[in-house]
Amino acid sequence: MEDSKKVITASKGLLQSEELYQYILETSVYPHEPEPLRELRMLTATHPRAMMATAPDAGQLMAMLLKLVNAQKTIEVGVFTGYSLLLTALSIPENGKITAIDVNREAYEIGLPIIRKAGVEHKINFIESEAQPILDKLLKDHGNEGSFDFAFVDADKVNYWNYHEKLMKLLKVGGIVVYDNTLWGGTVAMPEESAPEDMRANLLNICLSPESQTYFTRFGTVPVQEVKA
Ligand SMILES: C[S@@+](CC[C@H](N)C(=O)[O-])C[C@H]1O[C@@H](n2cnc3c(N)ncnc32)[C@H](O)[C@@H]1O
Repeated sequence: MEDSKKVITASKGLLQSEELYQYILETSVYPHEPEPLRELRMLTATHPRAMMATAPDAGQLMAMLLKLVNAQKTIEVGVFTGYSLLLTALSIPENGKITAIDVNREAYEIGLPIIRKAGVEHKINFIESEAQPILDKLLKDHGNEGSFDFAFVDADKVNYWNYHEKLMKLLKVGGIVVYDNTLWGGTVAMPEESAPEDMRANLLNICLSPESQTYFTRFGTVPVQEVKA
């Protein structure tokens, strides 16, 4: 359809109200949330930075993607108390492995007892560090190139492009990388001057590049498509 003939149907778009979001959580998301994740969500709710945790609806979509690509070897950048990490650990098989990187181990330790109780700690290699040197280290081992099935990036937005370049080498063809916050609280569609300075779209250039093909309400996925020689 020509652009001029496209009709903007806002009512078909993203969720229109808090009430509707709540309705979806209560009728569809919470009833399917595994008990350990519910426990971790409740525990995290008391943390002063609780809003950083992955939303349970986004989490369920991520769990579906992990299962769709039958992910076994994954990377997570940005762990916090571990909601997305635990859901990844619960979604991958018994012999699956997650390289989980965060500059702050303290928050991870809040969720660790629940991860242990869920019996999935053995799948997790938590590394307390800035993410970039760890991704570089992984790339130095050529065996890691093209070997990861899935990556989830939920950390410092200014580095998303740097992470993307490295992850494209680490992920296998057909793998998926998921970036959280690609719609940046809706500011990506605001005139630049109306968005708060630290939330301007140029911080999220990766999300606006032609390489990002699919967008969801809170995160975007980039299917890995390059055919490697
Ligand atoms: C939004 S939170 C992650 C939320 C997490 N995915 C969850 O489900 O609860 C962002 C995390 O990224 C971490 N972080 C920020 N900058 C980082 C960096 N350069 N390298 C590694 N981790 C970083 C922060 O310490 C914080 O825990």
